[in-house]
Amino acid sequence: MEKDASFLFGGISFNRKKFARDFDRFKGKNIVDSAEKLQLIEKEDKTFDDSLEKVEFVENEISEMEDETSTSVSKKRKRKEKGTVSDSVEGFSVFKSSKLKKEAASEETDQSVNELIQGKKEYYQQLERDAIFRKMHNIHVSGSNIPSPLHNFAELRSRYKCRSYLLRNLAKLGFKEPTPIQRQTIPVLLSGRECFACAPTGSGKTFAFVFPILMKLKHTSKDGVRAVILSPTRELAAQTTRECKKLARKKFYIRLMTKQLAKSGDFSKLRCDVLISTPLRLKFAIQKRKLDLSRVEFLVLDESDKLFEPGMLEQVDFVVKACTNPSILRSLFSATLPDIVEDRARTIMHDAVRIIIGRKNSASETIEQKLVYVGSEEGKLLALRQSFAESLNPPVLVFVQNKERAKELYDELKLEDIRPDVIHSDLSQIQRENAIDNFRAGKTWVLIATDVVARGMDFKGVNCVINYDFPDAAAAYIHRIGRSGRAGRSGQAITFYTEADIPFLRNIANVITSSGGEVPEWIMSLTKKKWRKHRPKRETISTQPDI
Ligand SMILES: Nc1ncnc2c1ncn2[C@@H]1O[C@H](COP(=O)(O)OP(=O)(O)OP(=O)(O)O)[C@@H](O)[C@H]1O
Repeated sequence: MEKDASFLFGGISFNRKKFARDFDRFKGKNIVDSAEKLQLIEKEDKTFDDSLEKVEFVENEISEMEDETSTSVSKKRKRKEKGTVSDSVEGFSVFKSSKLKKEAASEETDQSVNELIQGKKEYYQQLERDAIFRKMHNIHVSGSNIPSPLHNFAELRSRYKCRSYLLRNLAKLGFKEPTPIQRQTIPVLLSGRECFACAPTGSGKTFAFVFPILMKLKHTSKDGVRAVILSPTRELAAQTTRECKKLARKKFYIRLMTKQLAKSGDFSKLRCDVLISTPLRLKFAIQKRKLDLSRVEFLVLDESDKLFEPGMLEQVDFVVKACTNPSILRSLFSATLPDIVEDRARTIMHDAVRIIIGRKNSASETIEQKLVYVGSEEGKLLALRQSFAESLNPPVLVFVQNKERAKELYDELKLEDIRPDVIHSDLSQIQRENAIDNFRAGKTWVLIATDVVARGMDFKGVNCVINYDFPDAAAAYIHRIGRSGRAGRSGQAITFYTEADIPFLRNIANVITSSGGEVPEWIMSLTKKKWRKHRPKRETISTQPDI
């Protein structure tokens, strides 16, 4: 059936073809262009200098006002000494009292002017302190009246009266300091603002939205679902549910939207404070199980650029519309946040704060990134075996471009002494969960995967990510390699490329250089290619001769 030419998001209709073209153009857009980078740096430094300038200007203004006030006070004192002001001339009591009143009034005005000056002074000094602190932690913000960033977790109690059980659970997680994205996002969400947050992979975005939600919900309630977190994959939704429960520890009903629950859940009886789901399952539950989202106070779109991709966007739009609470707070999180997503999201958000950590859409700087030319497909298998023989440093994630190739590569490696496993969308839910659990537990050392686990999945201590097949877009590259080098740990990423991938090398090279990596000069001299989804037809992966 011919799809409609346009679709609605946030009540605004978008032309489907134009949206998909714009989206692809983003994928083709060099995530980071050196000239653009330079502009960005200049722009950011300028904003910072402007804000400092503004502070200095206002401080001068304040000191002028102080001078005027002190002069008028000293003049009055002199007049007083000469007895020409307050000592009354007999017989003019009516004037005297009015004069006294005037005196009292002007004393009061001086008092309130002083307080105003003092207040303004403190406000601008706080602005200056915040600007310096943000610069130190690479936090870039835009929007109005942005709350000060957290200096430490203790401020959760001193500034926001955080309940002790949450602080205890936080201590149990072993987090010593808030990460930059948490320092700024937590106060923004606690102050009732909507926000876009873009921070490198592995920088603690999950906690940045889970913690303030639990703080604001305060306690469990029979009022139905009050927070919804959307994830693009079931695996990520399951992982986020686990992270939520670690913090909430039985104080709230945290639910994962499983297939079973979506198909047969009776939500009128089910206690649920926080619901985590993929958009498809949630849309199904709303339509078929009459799930009521009218009391949702928080809607989080995690990996939001993925959720905004054509195909998933309509389901997200359906969920956004079902959350009818007028005071709902929506927030978007991702390591890659293209302008097109921000523009679309702004149509449904109000006065949102923009928080960027480091450079927008860049890879984590803790990952050592390498490009390896392998000539052809046979060369890839050789190179993979060679890198394992040289230094297999498990756990290792190996990404391929589709499930067929994942099965082929697994068949090639399953007899080798590297404890391989495979995960892709043809596996059952149980098989997928087992593959992830075994990898997390160290029972398997090499996990061959499609992009189903490229985003958000937090595998502790993945030392190395190998892009066996070249990623289909710069954003996919950033998210894939971001499975390593998490929470400040170092990681390694090796990307194989063949002749077919050379036209797309420059885009990846820009991401590598913008996160501090080195790339051979000849690659940097390549022309940048307008990037569509780069998934060339590749020969099968097999050492068996074609018969
Ligand atoms: N303040 C903190 N201190 C130390 N570790 C933290 C802190 N916050 C989160 N972490 C840990 O950092 C790791 C990465 O966190 P998380 O998965 O939220 O990253 P992310 O930014 O969402 O990554 P991605 O972009 O890949 O989704 C997790 O293991 C988490 O437990």
